[in-house]
Amino acid sequence: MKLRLLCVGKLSEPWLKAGASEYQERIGRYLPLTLSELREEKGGGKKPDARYIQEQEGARILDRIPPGAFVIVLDEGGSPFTSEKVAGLLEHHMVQGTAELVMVIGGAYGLSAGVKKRADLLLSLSALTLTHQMARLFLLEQIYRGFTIVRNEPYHNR
Ligand SMILES: C[S@@+](CC[C@H](N)C(=O)[O-])C[C@H]1O[C@@H](n2cnc3c(N)ncnc32)[C@H](O)[C@@H]1O
Repeated sequence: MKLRLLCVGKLSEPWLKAGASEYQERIGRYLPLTLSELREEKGGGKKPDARYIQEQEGARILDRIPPGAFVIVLDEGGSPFTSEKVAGLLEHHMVQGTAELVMVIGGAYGLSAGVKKRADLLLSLSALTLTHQMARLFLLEQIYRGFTIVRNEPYHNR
């Protein structure tokens, strides 16, 4: 199985870049991971048109989803997950032979209705709203944690 992360926007802070690249490297020990940063739509003006921004970014996201992929869209209003449930999800798709698992993180204005509609699963990391940059780091850590749970390796400590 291949894992592909589609993230709107870049990481601006060095500490976020360091954390994300650490967990990307760790996840890469379990399966091939690619992470694509998609261009953020410029808000412009004093009152950005959130809907327009979501639609523009949404088109870029949908364009990058390969046909047949299982798509998990990260959304605070999605289904609440525990780390064990993330592990179960990863294991399920590896055992089922899913060719490509795609995970999507939206930009500062969130995701279009079209992207949410394409989701096979809407996943919430927490009921709190995270910045898209923080959501990326949290997601990467939870994916890594999930693999250590699947493999029964020391990290989760439960
Ligand atoms: C700043 S948030 C967007 C907030 C926007 N107001 C909305 O309604 O979605 C940017 C992105 O980070 C991800 N995100 C933020 N908090 C999250 C959470 N608690 N669970 C899952 N994803 C989250 C989502 O992909 C979201 O589109």
